[in-house]
Amino acid sequence: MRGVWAVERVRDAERRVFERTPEAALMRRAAFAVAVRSAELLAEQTGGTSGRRVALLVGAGNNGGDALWAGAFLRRRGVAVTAVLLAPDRVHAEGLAALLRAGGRRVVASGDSEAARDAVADADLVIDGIVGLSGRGPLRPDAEALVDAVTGLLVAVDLPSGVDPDTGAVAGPAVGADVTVTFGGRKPGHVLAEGAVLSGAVTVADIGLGEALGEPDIVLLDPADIGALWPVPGPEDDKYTQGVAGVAAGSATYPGAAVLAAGAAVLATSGMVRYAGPAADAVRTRWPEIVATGSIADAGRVQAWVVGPGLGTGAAGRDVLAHVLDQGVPVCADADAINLLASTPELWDVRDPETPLVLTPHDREFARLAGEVGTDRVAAARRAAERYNAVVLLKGHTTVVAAPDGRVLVNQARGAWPATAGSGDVLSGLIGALLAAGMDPWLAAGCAAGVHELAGDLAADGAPIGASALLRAVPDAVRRVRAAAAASA
Ligand SMILES: NC(=O)C1=CN([C@@H]2O[C@H](COP(=O)(O)OP(=O)(O)OC[C@H]3O[C@@H](n4cnc5c(N)ncnc54)[C@H](O)[C@@H]3O)[C@@H](O)[C@H]2O)[C@@H](O)CC1
Ligand SMILES: [K+]
Repeated sequence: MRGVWAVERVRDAERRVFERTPEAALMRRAAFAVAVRSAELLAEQTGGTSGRRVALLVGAGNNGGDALWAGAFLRRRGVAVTAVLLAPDRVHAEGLAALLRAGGRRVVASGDSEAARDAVADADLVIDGIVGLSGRGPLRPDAEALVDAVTGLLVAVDLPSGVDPDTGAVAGPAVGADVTVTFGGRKPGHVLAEGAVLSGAVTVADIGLGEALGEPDIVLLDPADIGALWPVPGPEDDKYTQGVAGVAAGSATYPGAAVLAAGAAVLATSGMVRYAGPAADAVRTRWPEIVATGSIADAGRVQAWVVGPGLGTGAAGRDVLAHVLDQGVPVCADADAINLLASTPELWDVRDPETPLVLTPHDREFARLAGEVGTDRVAAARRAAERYNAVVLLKGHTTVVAAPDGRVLVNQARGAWPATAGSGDVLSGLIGALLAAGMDPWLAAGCAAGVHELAGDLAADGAPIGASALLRAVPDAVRRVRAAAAASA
């Protein structure tokens, strides 16, 4: 698991480290890491470093200071370095002096805009030191014009400028980096919203913040983590001991949601799946291994329920949801189950609040249930998780999973192919199967999100797919995460 630390936590850690390490030493470590990564990229992409051109976009603070020191280090490798100063009055003086001592050049963006533009446009690699952790709002117009002129590689210092450090949101022009070199640990801006894409490949440099950082605020589940957690039957297991998942979804008119959710439960684990609802014939035809019945009352015993996809929001759907919530087993409530919980608050009274519940809203469902998501998706999910004493999986390019005790994990998407009709039905089926296997509901939601996203990516392989193709790729995705776990064991 990789950690992500809120900006304020990083600042606290820095303050503690400053008590024994001078700020300038920390900055040089940070800048050295930027220089090393930039030199690597230059060597990879242009075949060397000597004689290559690097431009530094230098803002008003320490982020610009990092860029200037990185430029000074790159000079030692024979790189021609030009600093473009966006705020010459507030430039980091020691950093600039170091660069000039090392033989770097400087231009003032507002003073000689043509030379500034040329330096950026001609550079093999541009280092973005416009703003870092103190950045607020989008790029200013002068910075935007220079960023637009970049033709070479772009390395962001700490965070792409224009990305909100705490939420990853952008409110206008922002840097899109090939690589971001950050310090101590990832920040939310690297993994959330647009920031996850604009950061490019993130390198975390150790500058000695180490233990001062403490426990992360957010974790990222890697394929190896998911593979290690995925339920695997042992020699003593039979179909019941691995957990029976129940699926209450679909309707006679819309059987597809039921077929997809129930199919995902079949492929996720090797236990047993029961289905109850009006799509029993369609489910049985597609998945003969499922024990399907028309009525929820006849469903039989299960260890977890998936309820909601294609359920409808009428009286019949409400009765099914009430029945499921009353069973005292973990529930994954998706789609219409969420809409029903939003429109009929009495349904909450049926639920034993100690029984695990996973809610899987997209933004519109979330808004119905708990108000607008807003720009801080982690805060929104955390709030809803606490309010409903439920795990809340907020869907998006980056999926956020919050537990009622405040734990948050995010799953980063490789691409957007899984955003297709029926995809959510598959996700809820995966979660239900993992809940039935007895997994911690927060991890169940996170692992399911990871495998779901990987299955979408594998199935798509560069072309659009439907949810059925995503579903068919689930076994391959499970194989891959298990192989990753075996490789890292
Ligand atoms: N404090 C530390 O210990 C270390 C800090 N480091 C660097 O220092 C950075 C933080 O530096 P600072 O706190 O000085 O601040 P920044 O360099 O992030 O920002 C500087 C100033 O830019 C202005 N600004 C804010 N938003 C802007 C926008 N959209 N466009 C233009 N200007 C804007 C603000 O006046 C802000 O104070 C980190 O991101 C990291 O790069 C590293 O050197 C490692 C050590
Ligand atoms: K930056």
